[in-house]
Amino acid sequence: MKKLELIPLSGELPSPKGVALAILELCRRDDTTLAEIARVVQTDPALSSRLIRQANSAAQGAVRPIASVVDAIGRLGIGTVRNLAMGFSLVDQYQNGPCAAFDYQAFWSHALLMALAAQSFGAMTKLGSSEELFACGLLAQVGRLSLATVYPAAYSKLLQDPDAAHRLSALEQEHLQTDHNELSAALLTEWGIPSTLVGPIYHHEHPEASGFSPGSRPQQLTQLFHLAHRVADLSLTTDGERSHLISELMLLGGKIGLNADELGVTIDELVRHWREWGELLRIPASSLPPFAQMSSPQELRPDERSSAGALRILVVDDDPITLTILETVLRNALGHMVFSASSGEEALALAVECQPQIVITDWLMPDLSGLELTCALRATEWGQRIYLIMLTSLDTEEEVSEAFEAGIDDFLTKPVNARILRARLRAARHYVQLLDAWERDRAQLKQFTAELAISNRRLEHVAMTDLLTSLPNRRAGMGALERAWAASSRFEQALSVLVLDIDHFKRVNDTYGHAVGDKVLIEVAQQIQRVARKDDSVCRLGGEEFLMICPNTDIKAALLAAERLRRTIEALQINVQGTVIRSTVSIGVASREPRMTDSDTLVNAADRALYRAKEAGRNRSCIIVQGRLRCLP
Ligand SMILES: Nc1nc2c(ncn2[C@@H]2O[C@H](COP(=O)(O)OP(=O)(O)OP(=O)(O)O)[C@@H](O)[C@H]2O)c(=O)[nH]1
Repeated sequence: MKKLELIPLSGELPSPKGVALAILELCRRDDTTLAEIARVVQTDPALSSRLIRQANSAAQGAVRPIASVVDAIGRLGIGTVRNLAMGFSLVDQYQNGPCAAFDYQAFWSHALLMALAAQSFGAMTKLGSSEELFACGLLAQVGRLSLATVYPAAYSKLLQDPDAAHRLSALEQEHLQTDHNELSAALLTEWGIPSTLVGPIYHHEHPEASGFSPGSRPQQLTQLFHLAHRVADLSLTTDGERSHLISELMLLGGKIGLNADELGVTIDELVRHWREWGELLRIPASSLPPFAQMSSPQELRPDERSSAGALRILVVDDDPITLTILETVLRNALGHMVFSASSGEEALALAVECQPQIVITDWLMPDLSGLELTCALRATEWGQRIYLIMLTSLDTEEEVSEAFEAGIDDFLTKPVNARILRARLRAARHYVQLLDAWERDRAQLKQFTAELAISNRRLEHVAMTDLLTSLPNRRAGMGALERAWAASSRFEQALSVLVLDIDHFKRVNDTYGHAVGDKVLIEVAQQIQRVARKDDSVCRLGGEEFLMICPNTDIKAALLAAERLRRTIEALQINVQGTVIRSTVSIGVASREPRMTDSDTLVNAADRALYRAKEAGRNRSCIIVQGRLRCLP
């Protein structure tokens, strides 16, 4: 890593301004106090609120939320406040710029997601202070912004080179005599970030070339930044490009001890925080689909689906000869659809795409071994359905049992014997067929259950509904009355019922015909429904008779309700083909009394009152209380 003064640069580098610069200067002094820093921070409300937010997210689970700048600085520490202030200052200043091919917004969007990922992985692995890792993640690629600032035209041209995506650092060195990682590291050092973090940041794009000893803290931090960077790359990918990256993330996650499920939960949460922070910093944060969706295998096109009888088999071996033998036997001799991969990593990416039913994998391979591939596949829901055969020259009892424990279904010793391979495939085919049949049955059963539930609901509705008026029928009404009776007993509340009967309805039928009679019934039913309160239940008892159940209603209120109802029906004008028909109703009202034994006695009392209302001349509401008749009007 070079020092900044040794890097040849012909323009001005990005640098923090205003309050951030003042904080940087203050931090260079040994005697700076927290109170002094707080005073400077408080002059910038946006920075204050961002630091408070960051302190609160760092203090997750703490009893008391942090609300003041002083507390936030106390929680974060002066060094982290300085780094965050610098990061936020750069974000605000460099939202756009003169380098045409450099997408400033996408750059910050990526940096923000990387910052959040580094923070979150830091908290999980305890490899460093998560807030410090946030700031480092935000600035890890600041060298790229620097090159876009110092050499806008040349860098723009360089970014358009077709090779830029694969060998950006090399191109930068060729044309600009430095590269973005070198510049990032030099700037971060200049800004006071400790070398224990700068080293891993410098190497994070190519952790394998870091030279850090395996398992050491710098090496683990390099892996952490690498994973955070690749997670942030999700922000740059399109739907179609994601499957490779997702499988790579599953592998990288495994290296810091995260299985696929934990990684998924973490990434979903990161994306949520990313959007929230994006709003705060005015940085675009696209909406990525949930991890479960990104990691599930894509639908195969019809031409990719296996023809009848043929199986989709993925073969994995770093030895090209074994790979060719397997391909030849499986594809040419047995007619299967074969996908091949020469490494475990490639296999994992291919498996996401091609959904193999069977995977035949070598055990010993560089990078990702057959065992690791097995574990990675078994960690996913779809990978659990794959029939896995391990190819191995290791066949001691111990090794074989280790492989079975990792999740293989069968193993084959190398060199592969074509006859044995065929025999083993018969067992695999049997398993795949059983699984297919089981999945088909399960899908059918699911559909059948859903259809049954729908038709049951429909039947229930039909059985409980009066087809003419769409009101609940007598059966449903009696059920509702039972429930209302039980509730009134339980809560010792009043309960009243109204039995309504259309007056001289026979005449309507006789005069205008049955169809018109039906129309009158429908309109009267709708009117009753409209007048009823929310808690009342209305049903058609049959013919031209209706029941209204009024919970928590005493006799006085019930009689008033009956009168209101009677009057609105009296005023109702039913228009049938130009003729206006008017109807009236007689209503019998009864309320629950202590001597009543059940809901039938209540309805019978209302029936008797109705009979008396008819007798008394119709179009009126009557009650019988303690043997005495009272009618309105
Ligand atoms: N249109 C039609 N008429 C029905 C329906 N259900 C019952 N009815 C008729 O309703 C009439 C009821 O007549 P009655 O029981 O004599 O009573 P009313 O004419 O209303 O006389 P009061 O009740 O004494 O005022 C009968 O003619 C039944 O045929 C139906 O669904 N549609």
